[in-house]
Amino acid sequence: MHSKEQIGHDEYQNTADWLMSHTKHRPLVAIICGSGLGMLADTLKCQGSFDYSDIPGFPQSTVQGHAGRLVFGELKGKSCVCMQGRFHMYEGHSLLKTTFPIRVFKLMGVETLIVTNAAGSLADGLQPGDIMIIKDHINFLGLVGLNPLSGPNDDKFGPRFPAMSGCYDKGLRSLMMEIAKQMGVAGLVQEGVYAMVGGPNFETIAEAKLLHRLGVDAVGMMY
Ligand SMILES: O=P(O)(O)O[C@@H]1C[C@H](O)[C@@H](CO)O1
Ligand code: HPA
Repeated sequence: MHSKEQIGHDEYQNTADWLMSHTKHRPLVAIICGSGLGMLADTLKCQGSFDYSDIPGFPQSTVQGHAGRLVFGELKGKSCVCMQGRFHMYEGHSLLKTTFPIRVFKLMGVETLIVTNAAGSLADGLQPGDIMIIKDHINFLGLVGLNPLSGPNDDKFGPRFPAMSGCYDKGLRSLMMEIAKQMGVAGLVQEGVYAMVGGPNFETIAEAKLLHRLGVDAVGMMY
């Protein structure tokens, strides 16, 4: 992140206002579709979508396979907004830009954020294709001071020193496990600790061993 970069409250608000004036949807849930999950957005009912390039203030997605579209619609009767493609730091985006949509969603009334991503498994029991529910994380970028919350704090979005214990809602995690059981896929789903690294290179063997020893179950480039 460039330490002098700042995004004012007005810029988030302008984007939120633009979206709310172009869609009737008022989502309470936002879903970030990681690599391979973009098709989830295609299943929304009563869809309305916007290319990122048409949304004022929105960064552009440059990753192959990430459509770069914001899709509004209903999923099981709930109003949702899906990001078909996220922004990564390795694309050259600052962390402020990478996380820009999250504050926009908050201003639109979103209360629940579901993040999904492709990640590399370090846990013995996690096979390719399995699903890991994040129960906690190690933010390696944050630990060295690379954090989108750096810079002047905007109290309207939250406190200067936000607590991070319990940031992955226990009720939602239990619900996911319950649904996996109902669907008969509980054997493919488990909870674990996610570590965020900058990418774009994958880890060396030594780095993967280190992360494993630190208690990391999956590693990815998603902030
Ligand atoms: O959007 P996600 O975080 O799922 O994408 C991950 C990170 C890289 O873009 C890619 C590496 O395999 O997958
Ligand atoms: N490491 C980091 N990011 C990833 C990986 C990985 O092994 N697999 C998919 N995204």
